[in-house]
Amino acid sequence: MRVTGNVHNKTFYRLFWHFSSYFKQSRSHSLIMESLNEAKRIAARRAIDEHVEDNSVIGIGSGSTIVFAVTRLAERVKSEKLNVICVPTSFQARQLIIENKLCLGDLETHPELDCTVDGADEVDRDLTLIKGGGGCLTQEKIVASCAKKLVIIADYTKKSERLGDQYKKGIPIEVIPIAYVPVSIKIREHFGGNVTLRMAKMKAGPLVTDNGNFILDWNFPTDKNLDWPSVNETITMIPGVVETGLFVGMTSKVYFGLPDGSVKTTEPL
Ligand SMILES: O=C[C@H](O)[C@H](O)[C@H](O)COP(=O)(O)O
Repeated sequence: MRVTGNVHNKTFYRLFWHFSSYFKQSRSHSLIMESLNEAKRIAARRAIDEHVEDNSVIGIGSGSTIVFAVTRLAERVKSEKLNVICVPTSFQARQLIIENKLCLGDLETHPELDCTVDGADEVDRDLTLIKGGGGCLTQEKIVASCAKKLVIIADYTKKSERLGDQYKKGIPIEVIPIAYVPVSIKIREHFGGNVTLRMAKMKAGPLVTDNGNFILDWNFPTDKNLDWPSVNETITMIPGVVETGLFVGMTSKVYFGLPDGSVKTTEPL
């Protein structure tokens, strides 16, 4: 009887320890998520308040941070009765614009935009960006290239000195499906590092972009001092490459939401 009691006690304490450490971990995970979401929200809000005015055409980026920007934009359009046309950079952005009852435009009717607001996976000291972590980069780059300003909104984890310091998943490159192997080989031979085909989640096989293409993630060598403008140009010239997630010399201003509730802005030198 005694032995059985001890066994039960031990099992009980083991289970108790297991569940309490699980709850502690999930509690700290949700605190981090809350802090990141709050940082995204305040950055998005400031950017929308400072860059959107009546009668403007705004490019709407993709990702999780842009959701906060669209929410704020919808609030302002409603309360201030603004006339704003929104040009999406992805299927997700299009849905956000429609769900928030904003006015949907496109590049055929509005080939010149006042501003594009978008997120980023990493922003280095020169305001060179890595984008495409969520599979959207080509339409983002096209829309940004048509805008007078590209305004980036991000939480504090996206800020880095050099690309690759924070974002470890590599540089996304959108490719025509039949070309993914030769493009991977050429990038590896030219620059080194590792290139992987991005696989879909909840679907067998590769991820397919909004444009019907594949994404390669290039984990570039971090021990070399890569010159991003020339890297971008070289990769873009490889037949089969549609676009890279490297945004060089395009950023007008970055809004970083910080953990203390403030927003730090950075502009090109
Ligand atoms: O493919 C996704 C886009 O480039 C996003 O703008 C980028 O990944 C940042 O997304 P998030 O705001 O979710 O960090």
